[in-house]
Amino acid sequence: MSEKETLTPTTIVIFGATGDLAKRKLFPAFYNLFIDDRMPKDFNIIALGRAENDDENFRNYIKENLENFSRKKVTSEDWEAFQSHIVYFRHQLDEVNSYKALNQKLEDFDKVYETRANRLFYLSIAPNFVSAISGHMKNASIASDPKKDRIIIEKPFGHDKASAIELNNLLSQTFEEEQIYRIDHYLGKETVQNILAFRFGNSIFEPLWNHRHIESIQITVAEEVGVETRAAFYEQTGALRDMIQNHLLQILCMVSMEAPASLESSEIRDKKVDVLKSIRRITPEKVDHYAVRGQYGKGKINGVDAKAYREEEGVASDSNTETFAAIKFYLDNERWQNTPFYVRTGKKMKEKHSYITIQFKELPHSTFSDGPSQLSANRLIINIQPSMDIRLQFMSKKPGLSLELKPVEMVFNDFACQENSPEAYETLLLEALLGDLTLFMRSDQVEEAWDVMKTIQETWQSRKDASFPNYKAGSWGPEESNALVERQGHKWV
Ligand SMILES: NC(=O)C1=CN([C@@H]2O[C@H](COP(=O)(O)OP(=O)(O)OC[C@H]3O[C@@H](n4cnc5c(N)ncnc54)[C@H](OP(=O)(O)O)[C@@H]3O)[C@@H](O)[C@H]2O)C=CC1
Ligand SMILES: O=C1O[C@H](COP(=O)(O)O)[C@@H](O)[C@H](O)[C@H]1O
Repeated sequence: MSEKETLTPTTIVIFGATGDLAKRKLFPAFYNLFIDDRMPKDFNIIALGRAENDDENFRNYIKENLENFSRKKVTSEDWEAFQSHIVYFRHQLDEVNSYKALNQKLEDFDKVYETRANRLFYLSIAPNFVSAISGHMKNASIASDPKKDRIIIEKPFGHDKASAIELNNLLSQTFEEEQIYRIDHYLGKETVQNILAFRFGNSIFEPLWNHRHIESIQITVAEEVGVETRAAFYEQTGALRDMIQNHLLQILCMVSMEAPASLESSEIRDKKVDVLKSIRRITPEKVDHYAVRGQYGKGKINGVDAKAYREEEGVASDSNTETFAAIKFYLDNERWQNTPFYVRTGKKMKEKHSYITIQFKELPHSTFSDGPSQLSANRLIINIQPSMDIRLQFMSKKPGLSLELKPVEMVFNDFACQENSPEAYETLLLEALLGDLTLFMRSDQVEEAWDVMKTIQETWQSRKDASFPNYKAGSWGPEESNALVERQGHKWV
């Protein structure tokens, strides 16, 4: 059976359809799934917004944005077919009658499909609206069928552990856990998913994948962009909540988890929760030893002048929000005893580059006369973006009469078809339409991830006197982040 045949009629409701995420990611993803013939035969998208608008006007707005953000070219034939599935619906998040009217609209579509369709609700709005929307949905019986109705919630899920627990409790009054799709778009990226294929689809690496053979692991997610137009959101959030609590911890889980017995969603999610539970909790007095925060000042990126964070529109001139964070984690389990996991992320860094480095241990003894100094320990680099490849660095003989060695690299790059790889949101929306939860986060996963962050978050929040800015736009972050890894004789790769 093709995937399409498994997709029953579906009405998609986007809360916040006029927003940044919807225009840059969601509509382009639905459009690309549509032209790849991955959408259900019967589907409609109800786009919710507060302002007065009509279908034609809203569709034109979506078309303009598709031209900028769609992976595939927008042709008039495809657009004509797609646009008829979009309707604009004026809606107030806090008005009971708005939900009653929305329910009526959903029922009208069911009449057209001649069946009670699946309903997929995408909450593309700030996290503080989620609980109110969920309550109104319950009262208006909008998501009344647990087998057919699903809700997608964006990250960050809450702003700390207590609020995530509260939100989970509130959602559970309207939805069963199997209906809740907590999204982390990094889990939809080709190269992040490939970590599982690479680790568990081969027999040669897994025996080495532990503290006996691996010296340290680094995860870097560096961005060139700054806060852009999202200051209101980012000022309240910062790098720790925006990136580390979700994207970087999820990558860390994929790299370090035990082998799942199967690809069942519960099995994979259980293994990830085990990793999060094993992460050593940092005590308040040790925060500076394990974590570094930063905020960009003026600088140059690719030769172009870049503003300081505190000069960005909507940012307070004495803002304490971190735009960079680096943390050293330890996992207290058998596999990873004493192996440091260094993670870092930042905005306005030297270049956009996300990658994982697996640094293997040095040989205990060198056969070669010059000794270990001639040898570089093996290293595996998994490039997530923008390049998508896997590089294994090892020693080889220099061509010639003497037995001299040199480091070489073996590169796997199956992504020559990179431009044809689906965007993360395409993969995740298709999974949600199909009802597969594997790539989404379960309630205990998010709560545990917040628990990992707790002490650092509280310590940083309590200190209002951060000496910011402490890194130049266009650099690799504050000097202290080098000290974090150098203390143990390591270096950021
Ligand atoms: N943008 C991005 O790149 C990413 C965003 N996210 C997450 O996605 C979600 C949406 O983000 P984004 O699209 O950037 O957000 P936006 O700031 O663009 O807001 C989305 C929509 O929310 C509605 N809205 C805003 N304020 C209010 C209010 N006071 N009352 C009612 N409605 C309001 C607006 O719609 P209207 O005025 O029409 O009602 C707006 O279009 C957030 O949770 C964010 O964390 C996650 C990853 C990346
Ligand atoms: O979730 C977020 O991710 C983006 C980075 O995503 P990428 O796919 O471009 O790597 C980040 O810019 C944003 O601040 C954050 O909310």
